Formats: sequence, C-alpha cells, structure tokens
Amino acid sequence: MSQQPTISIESDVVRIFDTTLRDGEQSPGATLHTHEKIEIAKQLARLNVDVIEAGFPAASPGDLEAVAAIARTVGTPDGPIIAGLARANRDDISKAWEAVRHAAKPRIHTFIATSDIHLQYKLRMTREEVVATTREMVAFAKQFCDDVEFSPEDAGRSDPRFLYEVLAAAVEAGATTLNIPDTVGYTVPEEFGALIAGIIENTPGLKPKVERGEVIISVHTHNDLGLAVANALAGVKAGARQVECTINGIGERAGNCSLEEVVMALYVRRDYFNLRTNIVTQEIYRTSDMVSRYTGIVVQPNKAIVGANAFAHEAGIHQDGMLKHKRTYEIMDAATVGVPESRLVLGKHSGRHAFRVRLEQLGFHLNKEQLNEAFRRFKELADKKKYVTDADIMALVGDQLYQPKETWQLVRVQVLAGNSNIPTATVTLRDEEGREQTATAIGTGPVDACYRAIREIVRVPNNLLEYSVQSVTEGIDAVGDVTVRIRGGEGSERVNPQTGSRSSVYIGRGVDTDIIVASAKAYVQALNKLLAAQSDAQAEVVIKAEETTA
Ligand SMILES: CC(=O)SCCNC(=O)CCNC(=O)[C@H](O)C(C)(C)COP(=O)(O)OP(=O)(O)OC[C@H]1O[C@@H](n2cnc3c(N)ncnc32)[C@H](O)[C@@H]1OP(=O)(O)O
Ligand SMILES: CC(C)C(=O)C(=O)O
Ligand SMILES: [Mg+2]
Repeated sequence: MSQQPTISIESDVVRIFDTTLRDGEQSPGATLHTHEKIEIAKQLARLNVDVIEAGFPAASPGDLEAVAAIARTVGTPDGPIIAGLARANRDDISKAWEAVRHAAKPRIHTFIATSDIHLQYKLRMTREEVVATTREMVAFAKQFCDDVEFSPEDAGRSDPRFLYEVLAAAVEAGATTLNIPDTVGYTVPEEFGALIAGIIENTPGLKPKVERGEVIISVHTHNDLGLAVANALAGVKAGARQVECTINGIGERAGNCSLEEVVMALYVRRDYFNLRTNIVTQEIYRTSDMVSRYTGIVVQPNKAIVGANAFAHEAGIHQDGMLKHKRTYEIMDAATVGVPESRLVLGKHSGRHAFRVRLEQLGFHLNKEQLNEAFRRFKELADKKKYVTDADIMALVGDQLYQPKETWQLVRVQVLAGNSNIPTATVTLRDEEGREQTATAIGTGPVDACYRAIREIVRVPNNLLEYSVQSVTEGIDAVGDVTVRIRGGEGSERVNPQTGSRSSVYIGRGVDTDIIVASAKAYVQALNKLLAAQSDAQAEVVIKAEETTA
C-alpha cells in the first residue's frame, strides 16, 4: 500500500507548530508556571517556530492568563502565530479568543473526535451530530478570528470516509488549517502517509486549496509505538505542510513528535524531501535544555539530536574514523543544533588514535614506547572505571613519566579489627637512611586506622581524594589492587615536564593479597611522590634565590 503524492504544492516550507506549552505540558508532572511558559515561548520565538500553541485557555483561569501573557509578549507582528486550543463548544472557543486576541497573529484551534470509539463512549454523539458541531463551531470561531485550525481527534483510528465529510464541513465553515492527529499513536508510517494522501485526494474541494496553500494540511502524531516522527515525516511526504511537535518530544503518555528530530530529518535529508523549515537550528539545543530544566523531564542520553551522547563517540574504530573524517560517523555537525562540538569519550572501547589525540590536547607528546605503556595503563583503568576523565589521564600519564625516589618504605603493618574491637593499626616505615619509625592509631575501620598511623609518621598535609580497591584475581585468595589519589597542600605542585601544567594530585598503587597491606603500600607510594615534588620545588626556590644573589 505505498502512497506517492499526486499533488504539487506551491510552498516548499513545512511550518513548525510547537505545542510544548499545551500538549507537552500534558506530560504527567510537567506543569509550568506562567513565568516559565513566557520564557519558553520567548525561546521558541528565537528558534523561529511558525506557531506556538500556548495552552488550553478553558482549562483554568491561570491557563487563560498564561496564554494571554504569551500573546502579549511574544505574539508580536514579526513573531510567531499564537494559538489557543478549544473543544468544539462556544465557551471554550470564546475563552481561547479572549486569550489569543492579544497576539498580532492569533489562531483558534478547535477539535472534536471522529473515531467511532470516541463518538460512542466519550462524546456520546452520532456522526451527523459531529459533522454539524464541526460546521457550527468552526464558523463560530471564524467570527472572531480569520486563522482557524480544526482537528478531528483520533483521526488515526477514524473511518477515512467519515473524516472526508467532517473535514469538508470544517473547510466550508472557514478552517484554514486541517490538522490530522494520530491521537493515540496507533498508525504506522505507510498507513498514516496514505491517510493524508487520501484526505487531500478525497475531501470534496480540498485538493486545489491545498495546492495553492489556501488550506494547510497539518500532522499531529503521538509516540505510543515510537513512530511519531516517522509518521509525521510520512505525512509531510504525502503533502502535509505543518508539523505539530514538542521540544524533546514531551507530551501526553509516550509523548509527541519531537521538534528537533523532525526538523533535523528535514534538514539533513533535504535531498530526499526537497523541503525546508524556518527553524534556526542553532537554537535547538538551548531550547531543549531550557524545557528540560523547567519541566524537570530529563532528556535520555541516547535521545537523537539533543541527548548527551548524540554527538559522543566511544568506540575506537568510530573515534579513529571521526579523527580522519567527521562524516564517517556523523551525519550533521554538532554546531548546527547548537551543541558546541562532538566529543570523543575515552572508555574501555577506545583505541590508541583517540587516546593519543586526547593526550596531545592535554599537552602530552609521548614517544611510541611511552604511548604504548600509557595506553596499557589507560585500558586497565577503563576496565575499572565507567568514565575515564581528563584528570585521570593526566594523573595516569604524569605518574608514568614521573618516577620519584622512595622517601619512605613500608616495613610492617598490623591491624586489629572485627565487630568487637576498635579498629587499630600499627605501622612501621623506614626512611632513606634506614631508620625505622612506628606509630599506632585507631580509626573508623582498619584502612582508616592504618592511614592515620602512616600520617603520624609522614607528617605532610594531604587530602585523600579517592580510594578504590579491585580484586585482580578470583577466589578468596584474590590479589587486591588498591589505588589512591591524594592532593597535597601548598608547595606540592608538580610541573608536568611535557605540558608545563601544574597539579598537586598524586596517585599511589599497591598490590597485595592482603588488602590492608595493599592499601598501606598505595598510600605510602602517593606520599613519596608528593614529598619528592615538594623537595624539587624547594630546590627550585633555592636555585632561583642563588641566581638572584649572584
Ligand atoms: C487529545 C488531547 O490532547 S485533547 C486536550 C486534552 N487536554 C485537556 O483535557 C487539558 C485541559 N482540560 C481540562 O482542564 C478539563 O478537562 C476541562 C476544563 C477542559 C473540562 O473539564 P470538565 O468540564 O470537568 O469535563 P471533563 O474533562 O471531566 O470531561 C470532558 C467533557 O468534554 C467533552 N468533550 C471532550 N472533547 C470534546 C470536544 N472536542 N468538543 C466538545 N466536547 C468535548 C466530553 O465528552 C466531556 O463531556 P461531558 O461532561 O458531557 O461528558
Ligand atoms: C487536540 C489534538 C490536536 C491532540 O492533541 C491530539 O489529538 O493528540
Ligand atoms: Mg496530542
């Protein structure tokens, strides 16, 4: 049942009708305050949407006032059309007009259901009554406003022949936009496209009006089967020239057609659709972020166009491709939708190419051997951590390039722990001259007690930033691998010989079958690095002082 458009419509512009503030606000929990709605409406105007459906004025006095406020502030002569939704009754339509009349370009959008199930159980009306109400209420709206949109609710499940009849009545009464909703997200693209084509072809008197642009066919799709965008695009292909959509696809139940997705599909696939929108695509990401913050509805990371991962690449083969030519793995530039740039995320799937590039961005220029060693350590870390941050990489490579002398060596560690003892540790360390020092401390647990005892001996200010333990082998005799990160106090910054950048963070690592011993080794190693950096810094000061005196 493939449908091909048999009409030729003069305009190649697909109007974008944003209903974030009406259908989007129908998302459970998404209620917005008036000032938030106004801010969003202003941003939608910057995005250059053609129509803002600002609310449902009959819903409450607050909604009426919010729509009126948007009409006043955003509905300027150069701004978008401001629409208000109304059931097909006089009271709702009057309230909608009361609110939108403040806009330079107002629109009344009225609707009534056309599916048998809605007629029988919800409206309790006959088909004849629905046709008569449509005719009467569109005409009533037309008395106030030239721009009247009519929607046969649940069109996706309506008998097409009845739809032709209702839509013909709406046009005869003065509707200038016929919006076809797949209210419950029931249709599939081919079917929905055919429905639109059928409406244009079979609604008496409609086709020439659509071709000349006197009546615009609009599509309003829901995402219950995840097909909202696909259905909207099928509608456009069949002759629709308005798409109703919401930012981030929010809306009743599974949401509406997502504005950013449908707009970018038309943009990226101009070769296929030969159509355009008026959207300033660079404002898309900002708008998405604002709507997410105001509604509290978080955008899923893998969401097309605006998700955190939409322009992020982790796999080594993809990263390599991206570095060689962006188009290998990106069909649009991040900047086109207002995302600053695409990201290569370093993780366990990354390869050497991306790792080297990130190192270079961080100022490290390693030779082949150094790179191989750093990459090996990076993969080890990536196996343990979900995300490897720039700070991790700097510490990891700095650690590799910078091997300090051992000021202190661990000689002995003994702990008393258990559920009926106060955790107590006794630690013995040996200094460079072979002298041993022993300290005992209590703590909240054996590792804490051990670290306190070490601090008693190595008296150097530091903060423990991270302590992580990993078992390297399996079973109860597993080897424990402990990594600690500490930050030294003033005067403990190390200058990275490669980059010239400064950092006072040091990593220590200890491996032992006894987790407490591994912990002590890791901490002592990190402290040795910190002490070495401090003595280097002091030496630098002395040299500088001597140079000045000389
Ligand atoms: C598919 C959509 O998104 S449609 C828009 C949905 N949005 C909303 O409903 C949000 C705003 N709604 C509201 O605040 C309230 O529902 C109100 C103020 C509009 C109406 O509230 P109430 O008067 O208490 O009616 P309630 O919502 O319980 O029931 C809806 C009534 O409208 C009737 N109705 C539903 N759609 C239409 C329509 N398009 N045209 C005329 N009447 C309609 C129903 O048959 C029902 O009538 P009944 O009371 O005679 O049985
Ligand atoms: C009011 C109409 C257009 C609607 O939101 C729907 O049918 O989904
Ligand atoms: Mg809807």
